[in-house]
Amino acid sequence: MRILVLGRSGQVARELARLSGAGHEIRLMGRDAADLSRPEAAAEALRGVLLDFPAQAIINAAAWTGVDAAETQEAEALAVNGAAPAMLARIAAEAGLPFVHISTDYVFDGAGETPFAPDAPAAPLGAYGRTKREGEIGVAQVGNPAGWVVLRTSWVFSAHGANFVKTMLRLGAEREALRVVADQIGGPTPADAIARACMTIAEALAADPSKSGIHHFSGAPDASWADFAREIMAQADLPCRIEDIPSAEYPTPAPRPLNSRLDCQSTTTVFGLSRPDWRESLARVLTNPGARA
Ligand SMILES: NC(=O)C1=CN([C@@H]2O[C@H](COP(=O)(O)OP(=O)(O)OC[C@H]3O[C@@H](n4cnc5c(N)ncnc54)[C@H](OP(=O)(O)O)[C@@H]3O)[C@@H](O)[C@H]2O)C=CC1
Ligand SMILES: Cc1cn([C@H]2C[C@H](O)[C@@H](COP(=O)(O)OP(=O)(O)O[C@H]3O[C@@H](C)C(=O)[C@@H](O)[C@H]3O)O2)c(=O)[nH]c1=O
Repeated sequence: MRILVLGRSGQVARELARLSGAGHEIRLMGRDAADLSRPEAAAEALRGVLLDFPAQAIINAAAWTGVDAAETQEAEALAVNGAAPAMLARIAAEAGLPFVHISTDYVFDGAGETPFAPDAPAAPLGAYGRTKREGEIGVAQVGNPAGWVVLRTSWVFSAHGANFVKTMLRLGAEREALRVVADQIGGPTPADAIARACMTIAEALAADPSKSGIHHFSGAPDASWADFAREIMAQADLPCRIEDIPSAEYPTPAPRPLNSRLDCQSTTTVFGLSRPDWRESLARVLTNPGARA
């Protein structure tokens, strides 16, 4: 399938690029080619690319992902996470192409202990979550007849970019012990599995646009950040002790949801995708020299 991807150096964008050749032709558009903080100019650039690249679907793997920075730069984050996805959905609809957009567990308030279903009410706690929710609403409102999916995922990791695994590997090599929150629970999700899921979804939408909607995809089993950190140290053979702490003892500018569990059943039923075991993916990521760079 020929796919136009927004994003280039990001975790998921890089993994989508790696699918090129395996029966797919992937064209990436990074910030240099389409700056989503200026959605109108980006729209023009995108229309230009579609003239010479006959894409069969569009996947948006670009976003403002600075959770704390969004608290003080919400307008900038809103342009990229809120306005741009709606613009991309409109262009996809105009061109008759299925559109896959990625969103986050941070659209939920994290109340309770039950996994959030795709139709559970969103109530973001911080600016990043609010801007991502605006993007979801925009994409859904366009209602692209060629098919659209908002795929919510959580706690993304890979050997590249900024993520919790890389932070833990860096800190774990420097310190004897780390204090990590144990009351926030969610599903760590490997970026390569998200990339493959997006491709499967794009293909399914092309065949049957009625599969459109919001779906969830996260790694299993659910764990706390502290559990995740302990597994990283164990698999990386780092003698760094992880001490469980409550969120109150690790204050951050943006509050994080305590319950980030996502109910991924519809993704299995509709697209045949099951939750990847993040512990196995972590082992693969750790064999990549980029992970410790
Ligand atoms: N990281 C996480 O833990 C989670 C991420 N998600 C969602 O998954 C998706 C992918 O995230 P991830 O791969 O981690 O992202 P990264 O933070 O690794 O990369 C961000 C990507 O967004 C692009 N980007 C940022 N600002 C702009 C801009 N102004 N104009 C154009 N492109 C821009 C970057 O472009 P360039 O390549 O040019 O630098 C880069 O490709 C996002 O929608 C994110 O919200 C959901 C849950 C968890
Ligand atoms: C480094 C560190 C973090 N923490 C806590 C802070 C926070 O609650 C949790 C995770 O920290 P981070 O800042 O790495 O993760 P954060 O940026 O909140 O990650 C989020 O990113 C966005 C983009 C998403 O969409 C979410 O799904 C989620 O992955 O770990 C500790 O308790 N101890 C530590 O030493």
